[in-house]
Amino acid sequence: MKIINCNELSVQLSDTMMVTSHAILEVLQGRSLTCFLDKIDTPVKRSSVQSLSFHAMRYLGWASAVGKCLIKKYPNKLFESLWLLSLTLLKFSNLEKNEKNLKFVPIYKDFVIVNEAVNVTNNMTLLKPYKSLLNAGLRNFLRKRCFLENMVEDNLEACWNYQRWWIDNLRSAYYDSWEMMLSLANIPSQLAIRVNTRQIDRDSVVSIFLENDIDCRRFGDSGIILQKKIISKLDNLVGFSEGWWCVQDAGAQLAGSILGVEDGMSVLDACAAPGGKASHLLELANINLLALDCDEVRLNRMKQNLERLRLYSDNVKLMHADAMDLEKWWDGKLFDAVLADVPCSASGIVRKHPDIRWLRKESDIKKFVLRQIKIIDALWNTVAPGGKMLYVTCSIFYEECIGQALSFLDRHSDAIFLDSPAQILPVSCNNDNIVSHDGFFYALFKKKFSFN
Ligand SMILES: C[S@@+](CC[C@H](N)C(=O)[O-])C[C@H]1O[C@@H](n2cnc3c(N)ncnc32)[C@H](O)[C@@H]1O
Repeated sequence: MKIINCNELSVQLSDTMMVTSHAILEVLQGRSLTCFLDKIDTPVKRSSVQSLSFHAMRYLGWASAVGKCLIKKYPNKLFESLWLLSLTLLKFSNLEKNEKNLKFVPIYKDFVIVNEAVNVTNNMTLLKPYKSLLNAGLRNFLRKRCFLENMVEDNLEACWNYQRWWIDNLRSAYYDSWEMMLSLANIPSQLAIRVNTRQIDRDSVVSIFLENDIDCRRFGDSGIILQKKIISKLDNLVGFSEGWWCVQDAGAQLAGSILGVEDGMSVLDACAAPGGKASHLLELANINLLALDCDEVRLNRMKQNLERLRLYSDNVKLMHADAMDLEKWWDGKLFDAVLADVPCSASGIVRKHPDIRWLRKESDIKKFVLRQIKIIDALWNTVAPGGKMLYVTCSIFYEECIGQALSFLDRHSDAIFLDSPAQILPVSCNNDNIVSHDGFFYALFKKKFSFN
């Protein structure tokens, strides 16, 4: 069975399942799927593995629950990965792809999935001895499918495909919308880009895209949604190397206008890499920017991004530093505006990173909250009286968002909350007329003058 991609190249399903099993294995062992996918060298292969592995992540809770009913103990983790992948594919086998909600689901016939999964075991030493276990297990699933589906119906992890603590967290914070939030995260996101208006105006980019048969539409001040799934590497797309645009979620594109930078301001972006929001600030006004990040590799990527966008100049300084450690990096000059896009659970971006819901541990949230407190409390010292600090997360957990903003106001009597969106819940859609975006939190604080 071949997966046909729009650029006419094809990949054997069993090959894709083999690589995808390794991708799932990474997640089962607590490592990031994105890092694994980034190492796949051919775009077609990466795209096929991404499609199957994202699907597996979105139905992993269900597959784990059903899988355990059929095989009590897995011989090894790679077997478990292939087994879970096969079950997530069998969950939708034989359905009609043209059903609206199944637009993004990889659909194959039962016998194709079973044959191709068994083929994977032929070529792998760790799996070969367990070929008949896999074959019998999958056929057993097909015979008892209805019964098994009923059995896991009341299991919340199987039903929603998140860890139980994640479900409980959202259920307590969003009593009327938690179900919608959990299920919408399984609808893949649209691809949004932001036009670099220092280089080119948006209408020109739209015209060039349309001339190149790339369906697109405008949103916000400088955003474009690309309608068609683009399988080829994005950096081959027209205008990328010229720095006309960068990929940025529609929700992230709000940061620039909320912070409200103006010509001549001195601005600190304290958690800056890879520079999505910093580059937006540089497009919006002629500012003096200091950008910090504690991750040198990401900071180097930021430099490359700014260079590509033609935004790297004498007014921009990149520094490898820990934002909390003021003594090491701060010269005492106050900033007019500070962007604190802090490290967080990333619970607002699970559509694009569906592995996060399995990688995070409940105990991580407390650690993130404490780290966020240390970062923003340190940064507040660097804000000039009358200056602003924008606290941003890509989280939807109360503790990292509303709770964090409220406790900041409790700790800092010189902080005023300025009009800003606060919690932005993720929006997913099958509908081309709605702009989907990830979940973010934005709280803008102003520092009082001492005589206020
Ligand atoms: C949410 S990402 C920032 C995304 C970036 N603002 C953008 O728009 O592209 C958070 C960043 O904070 C960095 N970081 C985490 N802890 C930090 C610290 N204590 N000091 C400086 N940077 C930190 C991480 O390396 C990561 O690059």
